[in-house]
Amino acid sequence: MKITYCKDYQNMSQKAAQIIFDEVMHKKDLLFCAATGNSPTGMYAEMAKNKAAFSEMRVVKMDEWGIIPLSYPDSCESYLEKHLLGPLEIPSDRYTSFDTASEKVQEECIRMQKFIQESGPFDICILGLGKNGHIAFNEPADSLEPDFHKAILAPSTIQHDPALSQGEEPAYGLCVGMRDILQSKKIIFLVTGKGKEAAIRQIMEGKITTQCPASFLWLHPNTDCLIVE
Ligand SMILES: O=C1O[C@H](COP(=O)(O)O)[C@@H](O)[C@H](O)[C@H]1O
Repeated sequence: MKITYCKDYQNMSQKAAQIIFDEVMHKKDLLFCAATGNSPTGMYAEMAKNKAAFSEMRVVKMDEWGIIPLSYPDSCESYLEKHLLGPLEIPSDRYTSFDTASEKVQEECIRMQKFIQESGPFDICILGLGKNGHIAFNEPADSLEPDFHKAILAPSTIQHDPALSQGEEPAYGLCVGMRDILQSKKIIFLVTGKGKEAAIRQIMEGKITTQCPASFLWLHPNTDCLIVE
């Protein structure tokens, strides 16, 4: 993992977007696995300044909250529409998504895994860091899931979106698994935001542990980790 310290969020966003511009020059129809949250928002805005570069890029939604409708403004779907798909004018035939309604969970996980097997690996995977060291919704645990799966969310993840704690079911999410993250040709790991100091310290120890899923990025040969100082 190559670590680059950035002087501020804007600087991180610009550097990350530049990496993506360089990649899309070589492969216009690259398969892009898109994270949501605050970390990539500035990078998507930078990408939108040169949207012509993305006229063939294909996008896959990385994760989604399980107990809020896709139409809800805080869903990952709405976020991607607002910050990535809309501004870059990515049409629906170049966007692969999934529904998290409870009766569909099993079939959606199977469908997404089949899609990744047939169309993958991802050319670029964007990741943010959870306060507890998670990536996507791969939460700290004794073992990690390789495939696209339903994940029971940790309390710190649920608190990320207060609407989630109002649900009656245990909050869950659907997300891409660790194998497909680690098989991505390139990973851009954006580390910014309050409350992540302990997770950053754990990553920087350089040890691999399922209790800090982000630590597995040390095993990946082409990860750019951009950290706001
Ligand atoms: O819970 C989550 O948090 C991380 C980080 O979010 P951010 O708002 O600080 O960028 C996010 O990358 C992840 O997808 C989500 O599960």
